[in-house]
Amino acid sequence: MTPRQRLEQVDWPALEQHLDDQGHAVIPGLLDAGECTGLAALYAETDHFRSRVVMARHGFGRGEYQYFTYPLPTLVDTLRQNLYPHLVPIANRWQARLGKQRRFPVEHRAYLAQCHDGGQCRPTPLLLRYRPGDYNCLHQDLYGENWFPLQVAVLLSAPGEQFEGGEFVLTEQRPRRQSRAMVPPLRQGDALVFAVNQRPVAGQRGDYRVTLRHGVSELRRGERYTLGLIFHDAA
Ligand SMILES: O=C(O)CCC(=O)C(=O)O
Ligand SMILES: [Fe+2]
Repeated sequence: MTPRQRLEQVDWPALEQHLDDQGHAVIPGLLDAGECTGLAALYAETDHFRSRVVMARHGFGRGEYQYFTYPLPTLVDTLRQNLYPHLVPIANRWQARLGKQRRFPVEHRAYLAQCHDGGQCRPTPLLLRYRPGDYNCLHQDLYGENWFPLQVAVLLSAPGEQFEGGEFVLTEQRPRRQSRAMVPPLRQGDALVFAVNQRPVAGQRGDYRVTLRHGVSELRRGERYTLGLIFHDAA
């Protein structure tokens, strides 16, 4: 099966329910081990990238990542284009519940045209690499005024085999309350869908907003790669 066919097999209503309840949801086995290894190997091929960020230099944590340049590698482009239409109805429903005006077009191409018209032209898909002692501070990937409310991260390395530690951590800040941390268990090839910034939660007096952040705990051993898929482009 191709990744595209696997996307058609996903139980989208169940995923949507989990996203509504928790602000994140896992697509198990979106990529096979060979596809993961192939993507991680791109890290060394600097021609694929527009820039490299050493996290410690910016106080973002420790470790590094690179943003892909256009044209994206075929698999990255396929995933970005084919995940998006499944997420649009959820994003638009959240926008309505959050009282926001913006609605997102059904095709990713049309959405990117909007980003580009607004001056957000730089590609945001990225590969991240962690080695022992590396970590990623809690953050949000907004990159401009126009941001799509959901993003996806695919774990490219095998936990327990290729690395230890390096857990994906999400926190959720509810108004006037303390933050809640979530650590979804992930295997190699699993894709995590999660809220970029805020999500609606049903309360006694209607919906309220909670704010999410994500990051990665310290890697204790080995090497860990992630593919990050952000649907808006960057200013
Ligand atoms: O390495 C990770 O799992 C986190 C990646 C990340 O921050 C992202 O995809 O936006
Ligand atoms: Fe991120």
